[in-house]
Amino acid sequence: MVTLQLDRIGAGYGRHQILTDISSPMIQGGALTALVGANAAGKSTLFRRIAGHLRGAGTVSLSGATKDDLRYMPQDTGMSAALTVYESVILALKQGRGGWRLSTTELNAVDKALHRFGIAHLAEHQLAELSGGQRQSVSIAQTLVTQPKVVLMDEPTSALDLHRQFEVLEALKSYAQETGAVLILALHDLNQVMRCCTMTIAIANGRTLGAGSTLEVLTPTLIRALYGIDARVESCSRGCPMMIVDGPARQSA
Ligand SMILES: Nc1ncnc2c1ncn2[C@@H]1O[C@H](COP(=O)(O)OP(=O)(O)OP(=O)(O)O)[C@@H](O)[C@H]1O
Repeated sequence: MVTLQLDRIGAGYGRHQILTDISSPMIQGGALTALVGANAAGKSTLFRRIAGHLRGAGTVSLSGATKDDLRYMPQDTGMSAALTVYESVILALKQGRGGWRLSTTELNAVDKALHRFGIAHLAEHQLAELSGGQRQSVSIAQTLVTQPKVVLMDEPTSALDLHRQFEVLEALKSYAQETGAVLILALHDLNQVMRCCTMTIAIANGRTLGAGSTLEVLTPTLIRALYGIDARVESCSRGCPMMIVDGPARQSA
């Protein structure tokens, strides 16, 4: 089982300190974890710090995996190469592995990634011909084709329509369950977080505002502190918790 834990993480850019004290309980692999916070709260910065792209205080403890098993999918992956979808996923698989000959196992891994994320029908399409949502699905397939054990994804569903969001989040969930990997997703849609993510880390002002089981963290009080929004948690007709947003926070009388 893969686990990851953050202990008093700090990070910034030059003299501009963005994160000062981010900690989390032990994050268990096999399920999705959400990272939430307002715009510019430092979610991408935290991912860069965990991935080792930024230095800073504190400790990232990994067990059952090494830094080589970690993949970070940034928000804007920029796909300008003159490649087909199939070629781009092969390229992602082969990067850093040397040699271009593909084993049967590798071919199967490419096929599986294309099917898992619903883009097999786009295999022969050029990247430049894809819609924003299709590109995002390709980025996810590229990120997971090497079967990483630790995955950090920056807003992986931001370009997807409502139905595709469900499909992709379910596919990410099943990837986590099958591989025991730790998957941390920066998400803005709190209903998707409640539906799919077992744990949540909420950050504001460089610190952890809440971290633990999603339903315990995403309380109306925390939503108000994070976003300045009045909201309440109810259930959808299928029994899933969901957030009803009442509007910008009102001063209490
Ligand atoms: N390369 C950089 N150099 C200097 N400052 C940066 C850099 N990248 C981000 N920042 C600053 O760090 C702060 C946090 O940015 P970050 O991208 O981590 O936020 P975020 O929570 O991911 O935001 P969003 O939800 O808008 O994507 C912002 O004030 C931003 O201007």
